[in-house]
Amino acid sequence: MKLAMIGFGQAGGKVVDRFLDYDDRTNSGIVRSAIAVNTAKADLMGLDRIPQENRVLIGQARVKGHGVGADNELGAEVAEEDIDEVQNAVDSIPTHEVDAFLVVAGMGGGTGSGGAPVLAKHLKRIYTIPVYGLGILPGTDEGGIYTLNAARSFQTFVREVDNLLVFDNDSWRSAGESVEGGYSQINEEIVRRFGVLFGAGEVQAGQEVAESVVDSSEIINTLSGGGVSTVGYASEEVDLTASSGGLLSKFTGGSGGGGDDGLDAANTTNRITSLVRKAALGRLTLPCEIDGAERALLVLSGPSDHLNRKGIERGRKWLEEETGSMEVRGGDYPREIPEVSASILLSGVTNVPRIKRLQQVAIEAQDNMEDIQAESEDNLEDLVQDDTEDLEPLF
Ligand SMILES: Nc1nc2c(ncn2[C@@H]2O[C@H](COP(=O)(O)OP(=O)(O)OP(=O)(O)O)[C@@H](O)[C@H]2O)c(=O)[nH]1
Repeated sequence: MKLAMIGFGQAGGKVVDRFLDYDDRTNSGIVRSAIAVNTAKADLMGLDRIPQENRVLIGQARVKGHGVGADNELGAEVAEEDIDEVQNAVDSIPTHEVDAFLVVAGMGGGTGSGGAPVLAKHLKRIYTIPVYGLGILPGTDEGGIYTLNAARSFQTFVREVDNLLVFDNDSWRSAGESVEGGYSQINEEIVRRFGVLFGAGEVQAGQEVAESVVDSSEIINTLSGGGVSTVGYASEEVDLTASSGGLLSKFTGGSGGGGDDGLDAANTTNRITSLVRKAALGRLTLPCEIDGAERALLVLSGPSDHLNRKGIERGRKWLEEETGSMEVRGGDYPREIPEVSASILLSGVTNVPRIKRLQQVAIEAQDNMEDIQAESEDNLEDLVQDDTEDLEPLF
């Protein structure tokens, strides 16, 4: 499907930048337009791919291009005040060629966390196409203010978008990595997972048309009804040069070094079902219990002779049993790449312990901050006032 992507704040801008790069590399054609909005001039300058004229600096009167310093109430205020400047950039998007908006933001900071829900609300009021959010949760080690920001932004963002796709930095940061190095890998993971999903149905010239193609309307229907979504993904390398069915499997081939294991249809089906299980039960973009998900979409992608209808049907059935949902859609997305992958969009998930923990920590942080503020007012009063109250202020 074709998206108009708007990155709000630093993380949002960087992720949209990476989506443009992914689009070029994979010829997926999912980013019809890309815009970055920020209160920090330096962050906008640091982007690589988003065209200069689509980089919008807001809040200059208030913060002079220096960011809002993790104050998401200020982020929201500034977004509201300068929404016309953002709209000017949005005006350049040929919305008749776009299936949906995707507003991307890190939810722990100030600009994106506060501004993205404001923009989503504004877009929904003006346009009839769906407005989705891609919200990035901060790592648990980032501290109280980031957690509090994210918890408050989450509540607001979910309410203002047609569906909130969530990516949890916490489950993806590997130990020992530098923050920057870590983010570039994490961002790669984000664009790969959501890229395969949104790329389905977006057949480019010269590409094969799928036997049971995933259409953008199926993505939209899976996301309709609102709520929170998560994405699972699993892939396996295959050998493009091998004859049909000659799959070099990393996981089940056993030989490791390759060799044509002469797969037949049954093996292809089994491989697909095992990929579907791995995708659903492995690491999700937002960890949660998949039981109770309201809707799901299964996209199988890879060379067409490694995909089959039976595999998709089995995968779909299995997902129905696991989620208890009656709305599990599925289809394929043929791509001539040496990889078969299963991508699963689980929409309307509600059993998410990670969010409950985030809210608990946020409430604790909020209480602590109030205590500290009250205490510090008393302490300052003690410090300034001389003990015998002999001194008088000037005025
Ligand atoms: N996945 C990912 N997360 C990021 C990246 N940069 C920052 N984050 C996360 O996003 C949160 C918000 O950070 P920023 O996007 O830098 O904040 P901002 O919206 O620009 O707001 P201010 O800097 O407060 O004005 C952080 O707490 C991190 O969890 C990134 O490149 N990738």
